[in-house]
Amino acid sequence: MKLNIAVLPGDGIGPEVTEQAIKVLKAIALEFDHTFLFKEAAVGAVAIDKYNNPLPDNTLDLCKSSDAILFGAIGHPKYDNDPSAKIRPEQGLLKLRKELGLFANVRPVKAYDTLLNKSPLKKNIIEGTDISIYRELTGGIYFGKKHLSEDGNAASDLCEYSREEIERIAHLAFKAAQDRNKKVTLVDKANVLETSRLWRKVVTELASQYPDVLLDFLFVDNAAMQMILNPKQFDVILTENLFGDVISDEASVIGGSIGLLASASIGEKHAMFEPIHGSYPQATGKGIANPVASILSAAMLLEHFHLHEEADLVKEAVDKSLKLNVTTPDLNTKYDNISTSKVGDFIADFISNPKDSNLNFTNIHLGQSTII
Ligand SMILES: NC(=O)C1=CN([C@@H]2O[C@H](COP(=O)(O)OP(=O)(O)OC[C@H]3O[C@@H](n4cnc5c(N)ncnc54)[C@H](O)[C@@H]3O)[C@@H](O)[C@H]2O)C=CC1
Ligand SMILES: CC(C)CC(=O)C(=O)O
Ligand SMILES: [Mg+2]
Repeated sequence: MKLNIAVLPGDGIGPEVTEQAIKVLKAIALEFDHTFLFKEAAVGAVAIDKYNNPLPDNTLDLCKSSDAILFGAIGHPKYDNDPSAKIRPEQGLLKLRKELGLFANVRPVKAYDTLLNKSPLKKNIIEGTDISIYRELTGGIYFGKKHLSEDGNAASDLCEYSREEIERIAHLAFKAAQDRNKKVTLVDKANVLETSRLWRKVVTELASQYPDVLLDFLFVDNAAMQMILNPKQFDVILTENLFGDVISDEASVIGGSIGLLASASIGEKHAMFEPIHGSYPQATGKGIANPVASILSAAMLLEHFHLHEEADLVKEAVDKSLKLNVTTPDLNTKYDNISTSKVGDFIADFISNPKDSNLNFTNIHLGQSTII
């Protein structure tokens, strides 16, 4: 298969982790005889520095003309610490999602058997957790009208949703549940918010088209608690933009690190693949950022194009790396010298030589006689 992939590394650790995902996709292309062509463009703070625009036209054009987009992360402390900045890196990402119509953000969350002791949560609580979060991505409070009073002492953000915006992602969530454990939990705040009451009404109506799927409801405050108390109760979580953003970072604690959580942002015409984490500025250039979220986002890209064998091999390589402790410091209490790029090398090499012994990989890439 031939794929044109737009690469938007962005800020902070974005370029480091995206480099590893590309390494892995190149290994897949070689192994399975695909042609993946990568073209890079600026987004976020680096694009503001260069073009005074967090999403320059040439970046948007490249994304529109590509088959898929691999996105790193955006964000820089100089904007985080300056509430008065009018041009901000995050505007680049939000505009990209809106312009490309990427209305569904799918965020898988699972507890890896080999990492059960890395989570601060108890093993018996998280073991077997397998959740798919369907977060609405182009509506809600992130996109509503914003207002700051002239004296700067009052502000508002409008939260709006239409039936159509709710229906299109709800269909995807129900269909996903049909292929999984047949349960959708709608997370909202319908006891307070009019938009949430619309979500409940529309999703309840739609549920009759999916009689094999159980529809459940949780208020978001309770859902945040349930995520920690009993995450195994969840199968597919369907929710609006803001709640999905918050609850998925919380859910990353189950896996042991947010550096593991991948996502696919899907629209009618376009698809973008992005880790759920941000630009983690404190880690920039240190080689400590976990690249697995980016690598698993690349696996979701492969799945999007029905390259399931290829995606499974990436996931197998990731599992192997976690099992052998070939991980960055966020998950590694055993070895302190395993960098972002060493993890990428290991996973790419596993893809090229899946039958080689573990020892060979570790010898080559960790420079140690044995780590097993
Ligand atoms: N999709 C995006 O591009 C996102 C961008 N942001 C932006 O990123 C900047 C930093 O935001 P934060 O709230 O600090 O969120 P963040 O996700 O960048 O980092 C939060 C914490 O998560 C951990 N972490 C994140 N990525 C990791 C990785 N790959 N490996 C290991 N640990 C990792 C670190 O402990 C870090 O302190 C801000 O400018 C924010 O606006 C935040 C979230 C998403
Ligand atoms: C700019 C933010 C909306 C990014 C974010 O936190 C996310 O998409 O998870
Ligand atoms: Mg977020």
